Amino acid sequence: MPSADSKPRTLYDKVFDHHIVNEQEDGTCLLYIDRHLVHEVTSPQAFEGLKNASRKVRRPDCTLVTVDHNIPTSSRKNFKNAEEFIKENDSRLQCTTLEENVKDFGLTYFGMGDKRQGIVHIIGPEQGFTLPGTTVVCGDSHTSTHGAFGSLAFGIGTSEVEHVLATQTLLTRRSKNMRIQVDGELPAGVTSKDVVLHIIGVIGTAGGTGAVIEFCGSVIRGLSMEARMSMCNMSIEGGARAGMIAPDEITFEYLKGRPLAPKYGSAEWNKATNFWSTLKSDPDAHFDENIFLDGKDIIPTISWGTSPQDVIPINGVVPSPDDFQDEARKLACKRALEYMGLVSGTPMKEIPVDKVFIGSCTNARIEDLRAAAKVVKGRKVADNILRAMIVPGSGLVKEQAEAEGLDKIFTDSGFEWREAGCSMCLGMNPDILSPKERCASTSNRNFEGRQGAQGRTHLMSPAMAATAAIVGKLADVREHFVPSPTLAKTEDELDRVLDVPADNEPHTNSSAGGGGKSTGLPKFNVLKGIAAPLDRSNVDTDAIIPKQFLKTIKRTGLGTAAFYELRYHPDGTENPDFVLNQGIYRNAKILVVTGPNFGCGSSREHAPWALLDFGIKCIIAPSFADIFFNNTFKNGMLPVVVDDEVALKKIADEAHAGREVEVDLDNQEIKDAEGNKIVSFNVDSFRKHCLVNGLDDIGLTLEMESKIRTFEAQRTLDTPWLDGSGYLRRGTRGATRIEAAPVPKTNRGDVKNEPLEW
Ligand SMILES: CC(C)[C@H](C(=O)O)[C@@H](O)C(=O)O
Ligand code: SF4
Repeated sequence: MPSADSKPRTLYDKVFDHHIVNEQEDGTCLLYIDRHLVHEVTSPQAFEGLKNASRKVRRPDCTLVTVDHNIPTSSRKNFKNAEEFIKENDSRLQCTTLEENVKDFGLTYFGMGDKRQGIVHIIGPEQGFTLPGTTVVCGDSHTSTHGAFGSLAFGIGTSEVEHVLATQTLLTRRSKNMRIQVDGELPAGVTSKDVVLHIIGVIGTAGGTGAVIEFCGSVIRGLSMEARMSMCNMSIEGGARAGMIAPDEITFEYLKGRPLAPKYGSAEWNKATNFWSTLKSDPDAHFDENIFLDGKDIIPTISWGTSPQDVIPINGVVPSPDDFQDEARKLACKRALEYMGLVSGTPMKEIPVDKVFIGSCTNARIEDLRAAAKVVKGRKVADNILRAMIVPGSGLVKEQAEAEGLDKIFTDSGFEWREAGCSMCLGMNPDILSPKERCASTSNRNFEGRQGAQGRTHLMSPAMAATAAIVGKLADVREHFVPSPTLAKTEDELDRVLDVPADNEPHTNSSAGGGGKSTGLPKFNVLKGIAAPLDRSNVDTDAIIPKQFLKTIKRTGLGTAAFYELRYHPDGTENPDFVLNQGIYRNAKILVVTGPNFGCGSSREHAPWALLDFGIKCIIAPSFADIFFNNTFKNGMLPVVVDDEVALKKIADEAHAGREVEVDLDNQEIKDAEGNKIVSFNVDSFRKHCLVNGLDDIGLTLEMESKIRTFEAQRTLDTPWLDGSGYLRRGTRGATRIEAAPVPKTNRGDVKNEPLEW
């Protein structure tokens, strides 16, 4: 829709503006959400909240549910139901709880017996559930993946999942616009994964904080949809709220024939593609930040350390702390080298690997598997490799790969061929690394303990991981299996190895019930107490609460697990060096973090829950990752940004000295124990209002019912293909038949009153 003043706008501005239900004076916007993906880990507490307040799911027709994180990836030949199949108690409970919720709320669910099941970020696009120009959310940070379609897609915490389920909207604020333009051409052997790893190396894991990145330039335009998804997927590792790519013919081509996309060739398809074609940044649109890169400067890139910004070209050597100017980075490098068991100066190509994992929402699509298969075909996994796994991103990817004979190529060369799921990307299921094992992985995070306690992860592209499996060491795909650029004869051949391009009545539950103001949260006015100092940068949510504690279906009881790997030795005894194990800090109410980007990584709301349960209600830091920052407010906690180095040092000094610190939200000041002001701080007025009055925002949003209804009526007129797509009741492979919500009318062609067969 054109803006009132027709000021040039970015792609992000356009999609954002198109979804505003209400805008407050302080910039807080109520945004309509078109697509909500749900998985087992971040939803149980949200459904519990709905039940407690007698609320319904407002738009079952815009909600799609699956299981992915916890499930085993072993053969499902004898699969009967999740109850019997999942052996681990907590994982089973989380999956069966989801199945109960799906039944209770009448949602569409792709369970383990359905070949459409897979990683949320793989199945959304695959089904055409993800469409250009939409807003897409999920209780999962890698929701950014869907931005490849020109949708505004971002991860949310569990409280926000509950908010979207109840209201189909989200309270949010505008982000900044950041443009990353990659021009020229990529050299042979370089894939979109290398491009995005390279970008994160350039901007850092906090580089995109507060911004939505638009990726553009000839290199991006030349990428396939799957390659674009790998890039947008990792925009979260660059700290951004979301990544976006303007839709084009490649996007439309991908969407043709997808079950939940408008029917190709229909009037609706034509209307949709006309609209989608308008989704691009205006020539003079303003970007707050611009990064320009040349494709020819990018070579196969891998990670060496414990942060996704710790990347290096494969022909480089392990860096040394002296390579960094900044003291915090020097320290982080030293610690990462110790953790990774690496010695500065060692050529990356001399580092032997123990395990290989080809999977995850970054790189488990059919093109990824084709690229890996091309490398391993006719070759054997090296003898030193203990385990090499291929985990397709969905049952449909698996089926397609099998139809192409890829499974056979992999198993012949010594790989395991698994069932779809998140698997060793985060190891919530049995697929984990043993301590000190080194893994060549196509996933997106290399945090400490990510793939298993003390496991060592190197991130890379599928072609590079496949090469590592064959060589037994980190290796350069170009030296082994791809003709060098000068010798390259057929572009086609390279393209195959690499991911180069090649009804008017929506089904709503608007009488959501249980409306009215909810005052469920304790009020936050003034907090005075011991502040624990934490001198670290880029503290990720995997460190605040490791994966094994995400299996709970409750919000409480996580205090003992906060900072688990840092607080306890492997034998379970306390680490006396960690601040929260020391004397008065055991009773800390405030955490003072001196390094930037606190709470980066995953969207797990378990991180603020764990801190709160420990007793910490306020975190002071120079900067925060966006999702963590939002999640704290939803729990009545206050994150305070203090980017003035002198003031932050003063607060940290008070903390180190064991003196109390006072956080006065009413006056927006931090004071010392005597009540002397150290510094003032900013906080959004709406958020402050909710904190000081103990308001939970679902109740507030439900008061906007008539605005939401008006928005929905207009959406039905403008973009009818977003209402009630044809979900069908069905189960395959003898699965428990979870009944999908019947949709009253389909929105495609002239088929009325019954869902399409798909
Ligand atoms: C479990 C979920 C909250 C988490 C995320 O948000 O990213 C997970 O997918 C991850 O990759 O760590
Ligand atoms: S990043 Fe890993 S754990 Fe998270 S959704 Fe993707 S595959 Fe699953």
